[in-house]
Amino acid sequence: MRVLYVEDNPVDADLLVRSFARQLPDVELRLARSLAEGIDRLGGEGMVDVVLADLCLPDGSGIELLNWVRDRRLPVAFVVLTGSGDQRAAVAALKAGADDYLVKDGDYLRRLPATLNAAQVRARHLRDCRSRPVRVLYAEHHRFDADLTTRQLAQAAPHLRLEVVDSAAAVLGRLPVAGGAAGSADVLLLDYLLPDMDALDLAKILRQERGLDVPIVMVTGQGSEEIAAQALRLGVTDYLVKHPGYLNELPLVLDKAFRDGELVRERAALREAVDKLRLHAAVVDSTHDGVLISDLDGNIVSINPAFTEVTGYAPHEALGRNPRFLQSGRHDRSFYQGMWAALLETGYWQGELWNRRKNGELYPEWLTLSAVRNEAGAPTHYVGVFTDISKLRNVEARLSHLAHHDPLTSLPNRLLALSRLEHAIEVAQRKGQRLAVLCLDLDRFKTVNDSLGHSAGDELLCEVAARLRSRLREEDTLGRLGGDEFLVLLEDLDAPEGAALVASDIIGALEPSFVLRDGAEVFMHASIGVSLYPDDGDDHLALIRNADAAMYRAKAEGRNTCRFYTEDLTRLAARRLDLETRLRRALANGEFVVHYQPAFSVADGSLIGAEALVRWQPPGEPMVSPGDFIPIAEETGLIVGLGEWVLNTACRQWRAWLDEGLQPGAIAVNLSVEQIRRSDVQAMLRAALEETGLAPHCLELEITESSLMAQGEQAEALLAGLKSLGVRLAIDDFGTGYSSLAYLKRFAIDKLKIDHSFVKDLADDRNDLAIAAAVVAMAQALEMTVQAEGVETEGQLALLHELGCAAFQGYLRSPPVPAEAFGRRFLRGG
Ligand SMILES: Nc1nc2c(ncn2[C@@H]2O[C@H](COP(=O)(O)O[C@H]3[C@@H](O)[C@H](n4cnc5c(=O)[nH]c(N)nc54)O[C@@H]3COP(=O)(O)O)[C@@H](O)[C@H]2O)c(=O)[nH]1
Repeated sequence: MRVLYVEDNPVDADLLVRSFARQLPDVELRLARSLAEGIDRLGGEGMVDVVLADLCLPDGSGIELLNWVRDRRLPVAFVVLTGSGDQRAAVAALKAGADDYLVKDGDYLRRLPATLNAAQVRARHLRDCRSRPVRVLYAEHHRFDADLTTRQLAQAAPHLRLEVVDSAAAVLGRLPVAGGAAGSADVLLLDYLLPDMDALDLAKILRQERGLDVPIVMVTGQGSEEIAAQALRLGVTDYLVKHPGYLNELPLVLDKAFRDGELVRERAALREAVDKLRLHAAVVDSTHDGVLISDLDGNIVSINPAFTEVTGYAPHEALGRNPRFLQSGRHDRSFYQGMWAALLETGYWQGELWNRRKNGELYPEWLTLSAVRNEAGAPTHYVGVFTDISKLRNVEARLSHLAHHDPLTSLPNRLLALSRLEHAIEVAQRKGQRLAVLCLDLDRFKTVNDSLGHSAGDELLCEVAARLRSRLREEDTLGRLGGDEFLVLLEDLDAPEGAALVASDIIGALEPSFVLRDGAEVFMHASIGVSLYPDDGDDHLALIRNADAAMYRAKAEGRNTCRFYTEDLTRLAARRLDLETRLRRALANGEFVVHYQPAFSVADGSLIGAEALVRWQPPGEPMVSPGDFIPIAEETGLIVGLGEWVLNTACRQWRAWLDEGLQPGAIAVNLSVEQIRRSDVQAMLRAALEETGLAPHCLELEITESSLMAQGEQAEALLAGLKSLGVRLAIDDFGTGYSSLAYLKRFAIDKLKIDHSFVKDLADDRNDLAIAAAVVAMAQALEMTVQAEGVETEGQLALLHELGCAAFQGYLRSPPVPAEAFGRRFLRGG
């Protein structure tokens, strides 16, 4: 840019020259110290882009220089410098054609580059407008007048380009049918008397029907005031009477009409721009995003209400300050340097930033910084728009907590516990340390859930979690894997004994009873399995699997205890898995058979019935004992289908023998606790009896006492439901569980079966004999029949006889045998 600076004050001139050198090093600056020197330089040294002139010069004024420039139509922008408070002079300068002015106040030098740029843009725009030809659509019916006017204007005002038409219809045909400007014409020149319509009617159509705002100049031979008034009312821009010499005035009138039209359009555009600005301001004021605008030095010049809402700083506390007063101290210098580098280089930066509110609280925000540029593309301001994302971060943190923690106990869930274990293994591997994984399962937790309800179960789990946590170090991990299963992770373990100590401490912690909110007292113990890294596995899955296997052994070996993982547990687990797979297949392939063990009257040895006992005969392999597969069938739920099959098979067999006229007595079928829990036993029985046609009194159901207790409150309803079908009920394995006759007397039990472990030592163990005697006596008092299991010797039978036991089964008379053998030996006397 080339600038001529006309200034007589040497101090001002010096300051400005230095400022230019600093801010606009590429500008070519020429100096003049007076009006005459200014004129001289403009005339002699060639053109400049901008003249910057002080208003008060020793030999004249800046306005005179402006007039000199404008008279010569020099293509330069003109900016005047005024003293502060000299507003009038500034306005006069603008009226005289200055493109802008600058008041010499405190920081005018800083604003100077932007002002010069804007003035240059404005001057260029005005020049463009002035150099463009003005298109005049001229409607004149008289050929002579048309030719005369055309010739006159071509000479006096060649920039006015006339297109002549001879009718109103031709005018209408050339103009758009609706809206705004007239397209191909800048001004309309209409003769009043047109052959098809007078100019007033034509103006009415153009303004009112078509809504065109093109300037209209009307000429008429009749100088009537009434027509003139009407024309102006209809929106005609100017009105000229064809008096002698009017053609000399016409160019000025047309030019003025054109400029007025431009002015009207500019004003409309300005109004539109102001409306737009108002709208933008309203948007900025009402947005929930904080907005701050700073100048190029970074001083805040504007903020919106959301800024105050988020930061807590009112406008008077923020304006004029550098936004660094919001800094949180969380980011280092290089962070801010990177941000500014991007903003200066690309005019844009976006990212997450931590700031500090007025109340001292730190918060995260998502900030977008943009440079605002003027028409010449130079930055004038920076705008920062930010969203307070603290709520979002809180929600994210809550979601992450939910995803990684058990909602009931707030302990780490399986996902987090396993990921901590994985990490702990990495650390142990690096540091050559040992760690222990403890899998802990509550013993008979289901009983609490089933008998006291799920909310009591939940309360108990929370209490257990709290007790476990209280026994662990801060750095130990306690997680809930699901249900009543917990995991403890002990890192940096000196020796395996450390894990044993923690396990026994945990078992001790669970020793005292839990008293729940409703006053119920519950005893809850745990079985714990321990695996060690690196001894028992080197990845998290192996360690969990092995600790789990050890935990199952702890359960199998009496519960409320702890077991360490050993190699043979792996083999056991593999065998169980294999058995489970084969079991599923066996049921589908019909590899099961039912054997029947006969039961007899102690008094006379006669057959009173039999117990149905299932056998698994895999093809080509030895028979598998129910003791091996029934527990797995129960765990996997296969017992439901298997038990139903046994029941149907036995009922069908009994019905067949009865139909033959034989006397097989009652058939006893075992009912497992899992069958009761997982299926509708009553419906299953009803269906079996209906389908086979066996009379209900011929069917006896054997339920262990512990199965019954596991039903809790529902035991009574369950037994009443079964009894309502007409079947008989027997308590199996009596003596091995709670052996509570007081408990059993509430139910309509028909028979007690004394477990063979009591029968075995009847002859040698006085205690067993005393217990058996008491059981028989009490059962008789409760009107229950007593049947002894596992009778193997005549001595045992004699003692049972003495005690008054009514029935027995056992190898003394027969093991369980296939149906064919049973029929032959005990029914047909073969
Ligand atoms: N839910 C179901 N459980 C069943 C079913 N079939 C069997 N079982 C249960 O499996 C366990 C083992 O049964 P099993 O190997 O058949 O053992 C039974 C008898 O064979 C055995 N018995 C009988 N007489 C003697 C004897 O004189 N000495 C001796 N050492 N053992 C003997 O006792 C078992 C009888 O069991 P129970 O009367 O049920 O307690 C066992 O728990 C079965 O209940 C089935 O279809 N469903």
